[in-house]
Amino acid sequence: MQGTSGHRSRGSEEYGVYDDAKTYYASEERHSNRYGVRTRTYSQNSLVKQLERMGAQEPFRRGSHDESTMETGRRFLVQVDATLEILKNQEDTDGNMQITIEDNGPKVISLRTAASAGHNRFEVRGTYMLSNLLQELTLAKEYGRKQIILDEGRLNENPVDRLSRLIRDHFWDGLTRRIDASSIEIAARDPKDWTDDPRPRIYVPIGAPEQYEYYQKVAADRPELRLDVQQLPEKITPELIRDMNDKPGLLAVAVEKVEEEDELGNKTTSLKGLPFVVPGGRFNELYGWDSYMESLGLLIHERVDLAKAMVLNFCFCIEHYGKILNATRSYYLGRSQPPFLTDMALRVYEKIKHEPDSKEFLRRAILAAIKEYHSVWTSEPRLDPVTGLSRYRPEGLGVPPETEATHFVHILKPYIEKHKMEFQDFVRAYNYGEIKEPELDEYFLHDRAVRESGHDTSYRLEGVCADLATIDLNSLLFKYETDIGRTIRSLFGDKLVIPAEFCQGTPYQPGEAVSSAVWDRRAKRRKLTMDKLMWNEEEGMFFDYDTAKRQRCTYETATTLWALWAGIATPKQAADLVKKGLPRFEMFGGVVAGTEKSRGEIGLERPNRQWDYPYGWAPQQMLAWTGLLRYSFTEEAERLAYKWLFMITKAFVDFNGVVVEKYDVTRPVDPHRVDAEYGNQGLDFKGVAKEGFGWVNASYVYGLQIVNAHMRRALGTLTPYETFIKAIELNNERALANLTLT
Ligand SMILES: OC[C@H]1O[C@H](O[C@H]2O[C@H](CO)[C@@H](O)[C@H](O)[C@H]2O)[C@H](O)[C@@H](O)[C@@H]1O
Ligand SMILES: [Ca+2]
Repeated sequence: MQGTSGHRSRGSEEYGVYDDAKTYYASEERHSNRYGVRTRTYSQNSLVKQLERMGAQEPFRRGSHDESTMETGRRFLVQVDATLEILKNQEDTDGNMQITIEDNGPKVISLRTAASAGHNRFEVRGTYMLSNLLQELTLAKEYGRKQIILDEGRLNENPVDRLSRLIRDHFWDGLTRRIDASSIEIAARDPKDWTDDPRPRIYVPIGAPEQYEYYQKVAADRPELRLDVQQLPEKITPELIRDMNDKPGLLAVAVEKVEEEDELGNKTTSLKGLPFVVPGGRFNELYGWDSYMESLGLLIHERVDLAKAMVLNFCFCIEHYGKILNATRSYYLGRSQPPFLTDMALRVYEKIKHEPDSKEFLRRAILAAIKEYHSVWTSEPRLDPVTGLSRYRPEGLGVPPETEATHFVHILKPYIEKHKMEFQDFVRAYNYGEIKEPELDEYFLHDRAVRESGHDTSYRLEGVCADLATIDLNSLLFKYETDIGRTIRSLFGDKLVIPAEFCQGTPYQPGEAVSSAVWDRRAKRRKLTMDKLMWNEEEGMFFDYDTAKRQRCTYETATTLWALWAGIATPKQAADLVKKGLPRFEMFGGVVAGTEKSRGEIGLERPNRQWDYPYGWAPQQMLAWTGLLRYSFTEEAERLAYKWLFMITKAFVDFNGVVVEKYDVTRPVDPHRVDAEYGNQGLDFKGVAKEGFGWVNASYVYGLQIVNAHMRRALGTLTPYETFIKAIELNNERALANLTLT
């Protein structure tokens, strides 16, 4: 496998082996006969026939030396359609349009070399190279190429380099959306739409009249889109959200004004949507905590523009919808997701602080976070007035419509039988209060809270979430408190004036100045309360606190490590967490969401939940690594990052470039297979994956910054952690034995 340096000079031209697909395949020049070698075009039949005889009679000169190979790296002359056909027929034996370790083909194909003008052949072998060939040819075909000159380096590329490159050059762009005339049809598409007439629809808040006008114009100019533009009323109530379920739609986010010029040179002002990155799969809208995680990867890839735009989109959501939404669809209007705005804004600020408007950017984000802190997270019903801690507890009515159709069948079945109704009729009657079922009301109060927590679903939270002061939420709020206090002190001269538009739902009067002291006190108070109610000295872990039962819970959750990320743990607590807590969550592929013991038995009547054992999620890994580093547990952070990256790289190599939403971290061979709730997102591609999955992409890029250079190399050769560490230990022992002290 080769490294990343991929540029080679050809006279005045420069072609990169690892150029992005557009640069690589859109160039006529690159794929024409530019080396003065006669390029033969083979008919599909002749090529197929020859390849059918492959390995048998055909007298090709296997591995024979081509003149320029040594200097430039091997290149193949490939007929795109014919070779794709062979790959599909011969190598994709289970017919899923991917070449994986589960296919039983011969795992070898003979390609003609470019330097010999197609006279000589060379065998491409093994799942990884063949699946990369399938991916490259699928892309080449999309760019309309019939014949290509393909660098071998694109087939045997170091997988760590390849995946990082795909994320940087392809996946981020594949997941980026803008809600404006340029691509509203892509942004508005909703794979979750359950109605009989899924059509693009956008809801615009009352405070954004220019956008309302703009989208109406887009709809009128392009009637083929069938874009339905609706204005939201000022007050958003649970009833309104429920009623909108008949017409689900996208929620408008931030735009900027741009000047446009027509062919005659006339200038007009128009609107351009601020971009955002979506998670992928069925999730084609701006999500709350996914965006934060994605921004960690984006910032490493210097896509500050995107991370900054997402912060501004969040400010827009707080200003117009009252909160950072679970996601920007009408059916998510009532609830939020785990809050990360202060950390996200500060990280972006670090990157742009040399720019003239950076301080204003940060001021707006911190003001929005302050408003969100007071009006969403520390007011009732989310605030527990007795402890002063907070809970996920959004408002809402009825059955969440966005889940898979069958998701609530087992819950609703007894009620459907009791009322002798059809499923859909019962759901409607219940949603509209024509049928009263208080027990169901209670169930869905908690279910909405579970979804707000981002951990939908888990036995840790089912039937109880709205009562739990969770370790996750309260750690995040502690982080808000400390971030806000520190920022006011260090960047705003310890005095931040709250303008009128940020006062609603807060204790402040317009124009009132806020200083850091009050935020320091809030953080201190939260820490003391969490120590008292949530910390278990014996277990060495924080646990959720049940505000209804007034007792500490016992479910062991990986979110206990968020205390490290937020900096709420004392050094002693951190040491206990690492010693006693961490081993319970450390699996083959990294940190598991919860322990097996806490999850309990599962079976037909009690099915697996995706946020329980044995599943691992990117945000849990990223927060754990960052938290461990914060307390100088470097070795632990590196080890966990290695395990996660190894698992992802191995699945990527063995399963045709797959990158999915979550992994079974106990499953070494096929961790991307997840048989819980709605399966896994990111699996469903033909030939080549174009997006990966937002937060896993980010975790990959972020994780590679955590591991050391030696580890990165070992990952590139798919070395399991145990083998790697044994080799290191052996080396250390030898080095010690050879050490001569003078
Ligand atoms: O449609 C079912 C649920 O889907 C979302 O939850 C999952 O995907 C999100 C996007 O990646 C992620 O933020 C969340 O943690 C996942 O559990 C959605 O957020 C839920 O509200 C929704 O009911
Ligand atoms: Ca296959």
